[in-house]
Formats: sequence, structure tokens, C-alpha cells
Amino acid sequence: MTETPGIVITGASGRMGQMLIKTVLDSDKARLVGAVERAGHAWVGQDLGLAMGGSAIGVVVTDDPLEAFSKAQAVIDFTSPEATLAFSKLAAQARAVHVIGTTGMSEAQIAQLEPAARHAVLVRAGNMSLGVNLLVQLTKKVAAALDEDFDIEVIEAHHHHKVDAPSGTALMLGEAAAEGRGVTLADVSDSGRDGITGARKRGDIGFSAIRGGDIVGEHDVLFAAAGERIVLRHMATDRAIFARGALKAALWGQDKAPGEYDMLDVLGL
Ligand SMILES: NC(=O)C1=CN([C@@H]2O[C@H](COP(=O)(O)OP(=O)(O)OC[C@H]3O[C@@H](n4cnc5c(N)ncnc54)[C@H](O)[C@@H]3O)[C@@H](O)[C@H]2O)C=CC1
Ligand SMILES: O=C(O)C1=N[C@H](C(=O)O)C[C@H](O)C1
Repeated sequence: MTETPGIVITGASGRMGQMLIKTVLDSDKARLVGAVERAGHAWVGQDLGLAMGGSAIGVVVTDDPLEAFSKAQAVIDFTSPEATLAFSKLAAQARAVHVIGTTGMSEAQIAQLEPAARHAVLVRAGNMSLGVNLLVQLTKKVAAALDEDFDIEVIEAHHHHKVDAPSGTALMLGEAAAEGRGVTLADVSDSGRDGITGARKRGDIGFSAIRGGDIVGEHDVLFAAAGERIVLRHMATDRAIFARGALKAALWGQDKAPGEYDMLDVLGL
């Protein structure tokens, strides 16, 4: 019998790291073969199960990503832009599928993933859930059907720890709306309104961010015209939806040619 793919989780102690570890441990389609944390983190050198407050599982948390990746068929990475860039090179070296959930990457950082994608499969998405990826397609469709009499606004809400705005999901939805309208998001994006901003420009796609408490992630795409409004909404109440999507991507990537992919490819949407 062939072994199931071995998975390494980076950012093991994080909100998503811990959810991903539970998801892989619960799955009969994959094995957890490594867990990576940043150098100096209290979990490094500890058994992962004990560090998470349970019983020992025989996986020791390491701060040496290459050593961990060399034993794996996939790396699932929800960390920070800088860490993700470094991991992309090492995952490519190990020929492991690199599933990237990290958000807040600049255009320049995203461009720097390209050399890794020549040697390995990269799957990157600002949101790995089935629901949001369906919403992306719906947004594109609705935007294509309506003209600029409908103002498009993307409104997102997240927990108070989140460090980037607009969220990766909001940007995916904005891109989808722009694509549906046949425009480039960078030309029409309007975020961070404050002060005397002037009236809204026709055709702009606006972004607003709410941060508070333990909100997992909520996204509205509002199409507002004179006399009527359409609201497309996704509400995440459990981070398991992102972890399930990421594991699906890691398994999907096993027999794919090197290159950059997203969750629409994985889900066939
Ligand atoms: N694409 C998606 O579906 C989703 C994406 N995210 C994104 O995932 C990222 C992480 O989110 P959270 O888990 O909430 O953050 P978090 O702050 O709880 O976890 C990040 C973890 O990465 C670790 N880390 C940072 N640098 C590292 C390095 N060089 N080596 C190893 N570990 C390192 C930190 O120590 C921390 O444990 C964010 O960018 C967030 O927006 C979150 C949820 C869903
Ligand atoms: O940081 C988070 O928590 C989330 N980040 C992703 C994003 O930036 O859209 C996905 C999800 O909304 C949760």
C-alpha cells in the first residue's frame, strides 16, 4: 500500500497553525510529518502534542524548515509574508507542494514566488474556503451583469489580532468585481477613506475594514444603485473551513506540474 502524503505545518502555534494540525491529524488522507515555528519560539524543541496541551505525538517542533520540508510532500503555510517568501524557496528545493494561505503580501513579494513555481507546485489563495471561492465567482457574474450605476463596495470584518487590510479575501472579491466589469482593480480601488475625501468616483470599487473581538471573517460585496441594493455575503464562523480547503489543495497538488495555482483550480470552479 502506498503511503499518504506527508505534510509539514509552518507557524504551528498560530491560530491557523493549530487548526491545520488538528485537521491533518484527523485525516486518513495525509500524515503530519513536521511542524515549524520561528527561532526562539517557546514551542521549538517540544513535542507538538504536548505543546498543544494534549499527549505526545512524536513530532518535535523545529525552527529548521529545510530539514522538515525534506521529509514532506507538502507544506501548508499560514504565517507572514516574509516567512512565506523564505519557505517558497525551501519548499521548491524539497520539491514539496507549497500551499500558501498567508495574506498581506505586496505585489513585489508575490512576484518573488515565481522562481519557486518553476520547480514546485504553489497553491496560493487569500481564502481557502469553498464558500468564499463560490462567492468570488458570483461576484464576477453580478459585476458583469450590472453597469457603473451600481457602486461596488467590499466590506470585511475580522478579529482584533489581524494585521493586514484589506483582507486577502476582500482583495480576491475586489479583483473578481473588477474582472467582471472589465477593468483593472489598481485603477479603480478606493480604500482607507478618511477626512474630506470628495464624492465617490463613479466606477470605483471601495474597501472598508472592521476589526474587533474574535470575528473569524465576514465579507460583504455591496452593489448599491438608486432605489435598490444587492448584497452578497459570506460569514466564516469556524477556521476549520480554511484548514479543510488547505489540506484539499495539498492533496490536489500532488500530481500537478510545477506552477502557480489558486483555489479555483483546486475546486474546479
Ligand atoms: N487563506 C486563508 O484561507 C486564510 C488566511 N489566513 C492568513 O494566515 C496568516 C496567519 O494567520 P493566523 O494564524 O491568524 O496568525 P497567527 O499570528 O496566529 O499565526 C502566525 C504564526 O506564524 C508564525 N511565524 C511567523 N514567522 C515565522 C517563521 N519565520 N517561521 C515559522 N513560523 C513563523 C508565528 O510565530 C505564528 O505562530 C495571516 O496572513 C492570515 O491572514 C488566515 C485564515 C485563513
Ligand atoms: O486573518 C484572518 O483571520 C483571515 N485572513 C484571511 C483574509 O485575509 O481574508 C481569510 C479569512 O478571512 C481569515
